[in-house]
Amino acid sequence: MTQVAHTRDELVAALDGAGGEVAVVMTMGALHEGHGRLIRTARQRSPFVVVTIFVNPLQFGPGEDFEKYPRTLEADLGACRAEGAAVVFAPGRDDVYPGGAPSITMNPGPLGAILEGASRPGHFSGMLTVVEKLLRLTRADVAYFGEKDFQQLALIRRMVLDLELGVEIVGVPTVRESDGLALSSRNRYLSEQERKSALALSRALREGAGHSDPAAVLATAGKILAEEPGVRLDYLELTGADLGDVPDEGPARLLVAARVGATRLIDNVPIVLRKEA
Ligand SMILES: Nc1ncnc2c1ncn2[C@@H]1O[C@H](COP(=O)(O)OP(=O)(O)OP(=O)(O)O)[C@@H](O)[C@H]1O
Ligand SMILES: CC(C)(CO)[C@@H](O)C(=O)[O-]
Ligand code: BAL
Repeated sequence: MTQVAHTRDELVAALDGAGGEVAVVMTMGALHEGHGRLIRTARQRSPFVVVTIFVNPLQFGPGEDFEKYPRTLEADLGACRAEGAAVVFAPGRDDVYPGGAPSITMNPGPLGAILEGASRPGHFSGMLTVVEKLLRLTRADVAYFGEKDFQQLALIRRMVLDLELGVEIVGVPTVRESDGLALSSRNRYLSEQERKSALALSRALREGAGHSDPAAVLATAGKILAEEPGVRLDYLELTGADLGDVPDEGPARLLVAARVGATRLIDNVPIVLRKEA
């Protein structure tokens, strides 16, 4: 049976039921199959899975979609029950930030300043602040995050390493629609026409990743994005697999962020670079 905790006290009581390892899947709700995959991956290893549902105000900038972010708690609880979560922690703002808006927050460092960090100032500081808090409140032994938010996953790994948080972080590959669109709660903002335009992101990454020379990767992906009038590109970048410098050969990452109408979407794929023979 899934227990639902809205307060810290209710969470403490629910965690009493954990006999062994506690696995955590953190979300902002509006659950979809990407979240489902995270919960199922966690369940394969740990019988006690805690799902957190909290739209964290600290990671939204002014003018972003905090107010309109989809809140679908009843449906989300149904999904968590169906997936066999032991606990759903869906706290209010005061339960996460009892002292009000925190004046001491995480500094994401240089890795937090590029890509998403450059486009969304303050986002990663707010994200890491809540992730650290939720790891602690849920007494997580292991936590699962999606590769769809690849830079977020890298920063969480780095925070756990640097602050010696003693939690295992597991990355889960991106779940896509059959036509390639990466599942995202924000996809529900898209009109039918915008959804068609949004397909250019995954197509650009897929076709770009078909090349092994960096210039060809970027030219191919860039052309597809430029030819789709419904897409306003924020960035298209090739990096090392750890988001550092592009290697001469070996594993790398191709990442994109773009606006489709008023909706900002991100996506990324792994890629292998090879030197020309
Ligand atoms: N398509 C996906 N495949 C795998 N994991 C995903 C996918 N979408 C989201 N996740 C993961 O689910 C967790 C919670 O993410 P979140 O609730 O923000 O969902 P989201 O769909 O990314 O929402 P948004 O549209 O706001 O970006 C994160 O670890 C995120 O990386
Ligand atoms: C990790 C997270 C739940 C923190 O609010 C959020 O950034 C998300 O849903 O990816
Ligand atoms: N899925 C990442 C959380 C955010 O966009 O705020």
